[in-house]
Amino acid sequence: MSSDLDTVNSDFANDPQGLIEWAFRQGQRPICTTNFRPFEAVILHMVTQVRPDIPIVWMDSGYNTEATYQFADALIKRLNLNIVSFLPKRTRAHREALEGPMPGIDDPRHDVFTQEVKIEPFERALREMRPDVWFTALRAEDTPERAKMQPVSRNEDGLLKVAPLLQWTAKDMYDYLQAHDLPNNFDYFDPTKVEEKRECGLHLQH
Ligand SMILES: Nc1ncnc2c1ncn2[C@@H]1O[C@H](COP(=O)(O)OS(=O)(=O)O)[C@@H](OP(=O)(O)O)[C@H]1O
Repeated sequence: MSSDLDTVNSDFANDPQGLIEWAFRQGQRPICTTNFRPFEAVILHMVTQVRPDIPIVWMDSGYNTEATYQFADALIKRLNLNIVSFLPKRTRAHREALEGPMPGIDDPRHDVFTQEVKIEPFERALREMRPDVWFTALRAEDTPERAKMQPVSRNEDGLLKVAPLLQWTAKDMYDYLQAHDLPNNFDYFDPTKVEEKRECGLHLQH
């Protein structure tokens, strides 16, 4: 990592809002991705406070819980999100009619499933939107891999990846939601991960 980013990472280690403002100045086509998992209202509120019309990219796999769809709908309205959805090329009904219910993580077909419902839509989003700054709500607490990350990094394509909440705990997130009267969603299920601490490759590959 360049020494410039090292400086940014140390300057903004505990200043998510400052980091967000800095990151917006680094590009012309920022995006924020969300899957509407628990605590996502925090990053969505923070980035839209600075840039209300930032595109919010959602790969809707078709396999979200009812509660997640309701939470997404409520948050999109509440924050007036500029949501840009990317759907798999086949509907869930089409896929299941031919191949049955989603494969479990030990099933050899699971990788193909993940590619179809999450990775391909994300790669399409990258091609169509050509972002130069990418905000996520990744946190060090999520997985051992994330515990080793820095808040800002640049991938090999030059995309600036920004995780302003990397050092925040669940309590920090909860307190922010309370302070801003924002909703939360714990009835969340990611069919490509199933297990909470699993990485399915989206952010590691990009
Ligand atoms: N379905 C969908 N739609 C839009 N954006 C999504 C989606 N899945 C993942 N993401 C974004 O990628 C970040 C990492 O997600 P995951 O932990 O699910 O994936 S992975 O393990 O890295 O593959 C994830 O980070 P968070 O913002 O912390 O949730 C999102 O920003």
